Amino acid sequence: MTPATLAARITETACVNGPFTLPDGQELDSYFDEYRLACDPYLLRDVAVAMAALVPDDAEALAGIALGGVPLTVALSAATGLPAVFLRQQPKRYGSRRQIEGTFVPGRRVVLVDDVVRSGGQLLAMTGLLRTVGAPVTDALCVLERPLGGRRLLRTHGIALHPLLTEAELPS
Ligand SMILES: O=P(O)(O)OC[C@H]1O[C@H](OP(=O)(O)OP(=O)(O)O)[C@H](O)[C@@H]1O
Ligand SMILES: O=C(O)c1cc(=O)[nH]c(=O)[nH]1
Repeated sequence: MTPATLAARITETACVNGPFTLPDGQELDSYFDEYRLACDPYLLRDVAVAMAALVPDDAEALAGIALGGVPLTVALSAATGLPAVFLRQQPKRYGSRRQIEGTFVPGRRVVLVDDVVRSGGQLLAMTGLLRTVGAPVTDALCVLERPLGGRRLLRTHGIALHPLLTEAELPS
């Protein structure tokens, strides 16, 4: 499948009309809904296969950011054979009490995975979490990059962003 065909399928399935209110109160008229992508098994598989080509050769694990990054990471783990971890926004308040669930990551080169990047704040926060436990993080993957400064912010913290698509590549 060509990149343009995949972009068209993603747009048709997962780019929907809002309103969608962001945490800062900003309202979007249309937005990328990762869950519409993730609940289509064929599209999720094809996206994961395309994203597998973006994973650096030296990656040792994938880290999906809850919630949108989790189904993507499961699919990408299956496509690459790399083990996965799942990053909660907050540590679980009972049971494991963990914020990082899944494979053991200290000392392993972990690649972050999320659905959409806007400011880069979410990826940066989760980079901090992984680095705190001794996992080197230098790369992050996403399905869609919005041109809102995330790439620049991440670069200043030593993280290269690898999007499957940029906003400009979405068919209108
Ligand atoms: O680059 P940023 O400005 O940080 O924005 C991107 C973040 O926002 C979205 O998460 P959302 O809050 O919608 O959570 P969800 O994954 O639980 O749906 C998205 O999944 C990213 O994690
Ligand atoms: O920019 C988007 O499309 C977008 C932002 C966000 O925070 N969540 C989402 O699902 N889409």
